Amino acid sequence: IKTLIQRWNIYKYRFLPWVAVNLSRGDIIPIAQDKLISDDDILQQLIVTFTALKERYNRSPIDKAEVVVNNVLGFQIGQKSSSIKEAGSGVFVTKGNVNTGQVVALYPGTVYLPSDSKFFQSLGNQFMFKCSDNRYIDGKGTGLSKSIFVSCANRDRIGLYEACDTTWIKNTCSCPLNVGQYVNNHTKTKSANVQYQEFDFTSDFPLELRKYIPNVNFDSATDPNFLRSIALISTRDIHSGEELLSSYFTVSH
Ligand SMILES: C[S@@+](CC[C@H](N)C(=O)[O-])C[C@H]1O[C@@H](n2cnc3c(N)ncnc32)[C@H](O)[C@@H]1O
Repeated sequence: IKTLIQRWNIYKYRFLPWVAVNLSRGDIIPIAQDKLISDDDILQQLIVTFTALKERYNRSPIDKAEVVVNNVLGFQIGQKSSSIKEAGSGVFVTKGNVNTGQVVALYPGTVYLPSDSKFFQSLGNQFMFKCSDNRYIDGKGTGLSKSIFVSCANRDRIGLYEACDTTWIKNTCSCPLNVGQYVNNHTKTKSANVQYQEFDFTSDFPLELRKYIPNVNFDSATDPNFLRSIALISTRDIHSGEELLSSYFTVSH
C-alpha cells in the first residue's frame, strides 16, 4: 500500500481528474499570468551570469561555479532533501538572498514541438513540462530522455561551440541554475515563491555562451536559433535556507 501511495503521489499531477478537483477547490492555481519580468530582463540576467561562468576559467585558481553565481546574483541554490514530506528532493537557497524578480533557476531538457513524437519518453516521466503553446520540455536526466538530450546536443554543436549544457544530466552542473526540474509544488501551508516564465533564446544570443543553456530542440528541422526555455522567477524575496516552491499549474508567458 505504501508503494501504491508513493506512486500515486508521483503520478497525480498528470491525472486530469485530480487536477480538475483541485482546481475547483482552489488548491492549485491554473493561471497563465502576465510575465513577471520582461524577456529582455531574463536574457540580460542570464548573459551576465553565463559570461561570469565562462570567464572564471581565465583566473587561477578557478572559482567554483556556485561562487561565481553568488558573486553575480547574490545567492546560491542547491538540491537536497525536500522540506515537504515524501516529496523527494527539492531545491533550496543555500547562501545569500534572492530579490523579487530575479531568475533563480532554469528548467532543463529537450524541447518538443506539439507534433513531435514523445510517447515513450513520457511514460512514467514526472519531469515533462507543458508550455502554453503545447511545446513540452522533458527535464528527465536519465534513461531514454537522457539519451535523446545528449544525442540532440551533439547534433546541434556548431564547430567548437557547444549548442547547450549537458552537465545538468550528470548533476555536475557547469551552470548551477540548471536544476529547475527539481523544484517542488507548493502546499497549503508552504506557498510558492517562484513562478515559471516561458521565454525564447533567439539568434542574437552569443554563441560562446550557449554551452550554459540547458535546453535543446528535439526536431532537427526546428530553427536552432529559436529555442524555448523556462525560467523560474522569484515572486518575493527568498532567504537562505528556504526551499524554492512553484505552482505546477501556473505559467507566465
Ligand atoms: C518535477 S518532480 C520534482 C522533483 C522531485 N521532488 C524529485 O525528487 O525528483 C515532480 C514530483 O515531485 C513530487 N512532488 C512535487 N511537489 C510535491 C508536493 N508538494 N508534495 C508531494 N510530492 C511532491 C511528486 O512526486 C512529483 O511528481
